[in-house]
Amino acid sequence: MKIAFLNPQGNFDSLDSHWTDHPDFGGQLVYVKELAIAMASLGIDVDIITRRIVDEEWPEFSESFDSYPGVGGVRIVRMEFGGLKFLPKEKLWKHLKDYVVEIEKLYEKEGEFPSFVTAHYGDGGIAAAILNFKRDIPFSFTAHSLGAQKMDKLGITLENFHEFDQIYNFSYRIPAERVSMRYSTINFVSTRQERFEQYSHPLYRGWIEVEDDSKFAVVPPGVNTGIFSPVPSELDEEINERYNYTVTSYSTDRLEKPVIISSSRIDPKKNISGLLKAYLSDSELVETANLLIVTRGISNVYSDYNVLRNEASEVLKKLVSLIDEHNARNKVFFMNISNQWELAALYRIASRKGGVFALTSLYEPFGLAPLEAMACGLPVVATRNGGPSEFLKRHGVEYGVLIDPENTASIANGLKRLILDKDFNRELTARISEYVGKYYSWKATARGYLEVIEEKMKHRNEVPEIPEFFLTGGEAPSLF
Ligand SMILES: O=c1ccn([C@@H]2O[C@H](COP(=O)(O)OP(=O)(O)O[C@H]3O[C@H](CO)[C@@H](O)[C@H](O)[C@H]3O)[C@@H](O)[C@H]2O)c(=O)[nH]1
Ligand SMILES: O=P(O)(O)OC[C@H]1O[C@](O)(CO)[C@@H](O)[C@@H]1O
Repeated sequence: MKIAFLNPQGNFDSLDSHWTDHPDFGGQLVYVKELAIAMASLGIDVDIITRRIVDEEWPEFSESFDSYPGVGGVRIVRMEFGGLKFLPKEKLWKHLKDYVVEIEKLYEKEGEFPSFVTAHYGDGGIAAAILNFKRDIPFSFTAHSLGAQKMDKLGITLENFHEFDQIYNFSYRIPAERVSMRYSTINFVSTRQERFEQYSHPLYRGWIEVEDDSKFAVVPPGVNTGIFSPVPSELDEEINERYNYTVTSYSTDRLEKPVIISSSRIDPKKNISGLLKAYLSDSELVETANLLIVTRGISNVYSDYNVLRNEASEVLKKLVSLIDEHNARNKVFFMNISNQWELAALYRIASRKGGVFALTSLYEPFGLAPLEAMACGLPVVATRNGGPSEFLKRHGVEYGVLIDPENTASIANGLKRLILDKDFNRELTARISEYVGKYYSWKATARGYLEVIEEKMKHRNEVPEIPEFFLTGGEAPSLF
């Protein structure tokens, strides 16, 4: 059986290039890659269909076809639409009709269409709905992140909507999500909380009924425990030396202190400034622990934070000015980590120092990073808004510390609980890796998808009504 994954944004290549150094290259790509590989290991023929880019700034994505070395059954297919230069996900909406035309051409030429499509994010979803409308191929929808929560967290109101819409194109994104969730045969969610809190947002009312069990399947993502493991790798020594060099080049007396790691994408909604404020607000924390912010793609933030693309450099500028306000350049360190193997080594080093992983997102749909840190034996302090509230507490057992990301004291106290209470830190460290391995594997995710897909393929959903502007590439009417 052939299944196509529609993921027009970001891109995919054997080196996982740009992961987290751009907002469109993050957890969703990890999820799509790992799920596709796991499905292929179960005998499915998988196409990951994305976009061909011929752009000197983005050299990795110019071939129409690509693959992962040593992985059978997964083909990366890059379609030409919206020109050949890189476009951020916010600029793809008008071109998705052409993405679908190119997909049809490919499969017509090859003589076989996929039996099923999994659609990712609102752009993959509307493209799958158009393909379903034209070719009657059933599809599932995995939101990864819904625009309504982003609008809430950005504080968008009727008054300022137009200003934000110029940047984020919610007038395309919300209708795309509405069509995706209504006409998909199933909406895959990572947690029950995603179904009942994210999909029940008033902006989706009338488009999806969250009480309708036939429209939802809770299938948790996995963790690649081949990468994220408590067992040291040959990289640990190099990363430890890089960590020591980083710390000692800022300050002499802090090498052996526990370290708080933040490794999310440098994105406003990750609220890294909330973590920084909480750390700097508490003299006990500042005295007993280091704060390390992982930045992919730049070596020294204090001198070249402008090199990061778009909103990431804005976030870094704000972090640097906050650090300078507190004269804390000898306490807050930045480190360039370029792939998940290095990230796993850093997590193990932090764990050996009695450190913690911190995620203070205002809203985290799921949160692969905290689970990966736990898989390496690094205990987690994470936002209670979203996925972590389900996987840091299970059947009344604590697997980490939940905090209110909008409350500085809550973050500081959560960090201190794990940094200062060494017994609690050690007790968690001893069991979190096994917990992740037991409940979160990509093969289990793939089995969860396939079980539902086999069932749903027997049925046909109603023919989707596609908003005209998606079929013509015209202007979307304003949402408000
Ligand atoms: O230097 C780095 C830092 C991070 N990562 C990876 O980036 C991913 C980050 O994923 P996640 O922590 O889930 O955050 P997002 O990038 O925001 O992912 C979006 O999509 C994910 C999958 O649906 C959801 O879990 C998130 O909640 C949603 O915000 C992880 O796999 C990390 O291993 C790297 O590869 N290199
Ligand atoms: O911040 P947004 O627009 O909700 O999107 C979340 C982004 O993070 C990602 O994980 C990047 O891969 C995707 O889900 C998406 O591009």
